[in-house]
Amino acid sequence: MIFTETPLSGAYLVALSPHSDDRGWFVRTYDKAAFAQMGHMADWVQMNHSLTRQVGAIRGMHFQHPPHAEIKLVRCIAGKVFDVIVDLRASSPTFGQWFGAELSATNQAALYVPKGFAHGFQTLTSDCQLIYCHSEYYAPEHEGAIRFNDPKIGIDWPLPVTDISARDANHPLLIPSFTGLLV
Ligand SMILES: Cc1cn([C@H]2C[C@H](O)[C@@H](COP(=O)(O)OP(=O)(O)O[C@H]3O[C@@H](C)C(=O)[C@@H](O)[C@H]3O)O2)c(=O)[nH]c1=O
Repeated sequence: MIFTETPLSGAYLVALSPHSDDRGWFVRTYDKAAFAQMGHMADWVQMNHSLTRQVGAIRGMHFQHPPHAEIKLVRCIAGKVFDVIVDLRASSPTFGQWFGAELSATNQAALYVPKGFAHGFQTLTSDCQLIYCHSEYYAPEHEGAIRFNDPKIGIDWPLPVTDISARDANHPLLIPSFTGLLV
């Protein structure tokens, strides 16, 4: 398990180390001790799994407000996605910046998303499945989101958008009075 910090501090790409043999492979996807060395102490309290059918579909950019701000560990187990995070931490020198990486069933990479980040993705193949570990329970009354195409953030999505929920298409743009999440 190799942790590579992204340009947004505290967010890591996690490379796994599969053991391959004639039958296929075996891979450890979570290791409490290894994650603790990277600084992760929380427990995962919820796991979610999604399927997105169309190439070019976008889900995001989602987060939970404090006191339900959450850490996520995201992995793609079918297909390939461009996974994106946006730093919304009030005290962060990279507030408002985004980072994206390909996660796929083939590269087996995971993205560790700290509290205070919005998260979303675009499918690069059909029938993408993502698995999430969450450090907080789903708290719909604390759901927050920002618009995937907010010009202030300027995420460079690789494909034209082919599918998006009405809710995700209409999330608010960042307004000047929003100075970030206190996480
Ligand atoms: C996120 C979530 C949704 N739901 C419900 C609400 C709704 O009826 C249905 C679908 O929800 P959504 O449209 O929000 O699903 P989706 O757009 O896939 O939401 C996910 O998007 C990605 C980008 C993330 O980062 C995830 O944490 C999560 O927010 O599932 C739960 O019951 N529990 C949950 O934890």
